[in-house]
Amino acid sequence: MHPLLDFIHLREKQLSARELLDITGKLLLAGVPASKLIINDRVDVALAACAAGVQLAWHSLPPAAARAAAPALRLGKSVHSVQEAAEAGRQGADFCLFGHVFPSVCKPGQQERGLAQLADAVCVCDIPLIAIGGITPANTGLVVRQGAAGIAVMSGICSAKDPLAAARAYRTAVIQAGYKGGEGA
Ligand SMILES: Cc1nc(C(=O)O)sc1CCOP(=O)(O)O
Repeated sequence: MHPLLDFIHLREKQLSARELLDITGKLLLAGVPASKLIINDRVDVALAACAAGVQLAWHSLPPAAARAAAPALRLGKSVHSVQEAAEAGRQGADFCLFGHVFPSVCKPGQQERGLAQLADAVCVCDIPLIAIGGITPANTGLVVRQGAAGIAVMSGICSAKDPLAAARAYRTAVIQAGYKGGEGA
């Protein structure tokens, strides 16, 4: 039996460390396992919350510095080009998020990378590459078939009338595309 979600990313850029820690506490109390929690940007909060990992942006600690500070955390790197995808593993990341693949309401006015760049990024990336940006249940199969190790979704689940049903629809699409489980979704 597949779990519905492999990881939950907490991404609230405007909040303080203390506010983020309060939210992680609520998530843990609500039954989210710490082993599924990835904190955006903040190595300190990830450590304090005993989260599984941290998602590093261009402005975050570089992966090597994050690794030195927190050897046990899983390190995700956000990448936006084929070259960055090639470098993420060498920099010490455990996985990367590549995007945005399709036009995304969360990235208004920015040019999407598209499926061809996603495929190229997968080819040069030596760590699992998770696709993000504009992913819907309908286009999930296209993404997985380019070799992405998983998908990451914001509005398709968080803005859905029924987020649980939406997450199920994504999981079904991922499995139907032949994904065997493990890294993403
Ligand atoms: C948070 C984020 N990062 C991206 C990147 O390209 O790095 S795209 C993105 C937004 C994803 O939202 P949605 O699933 O609603 O398109």
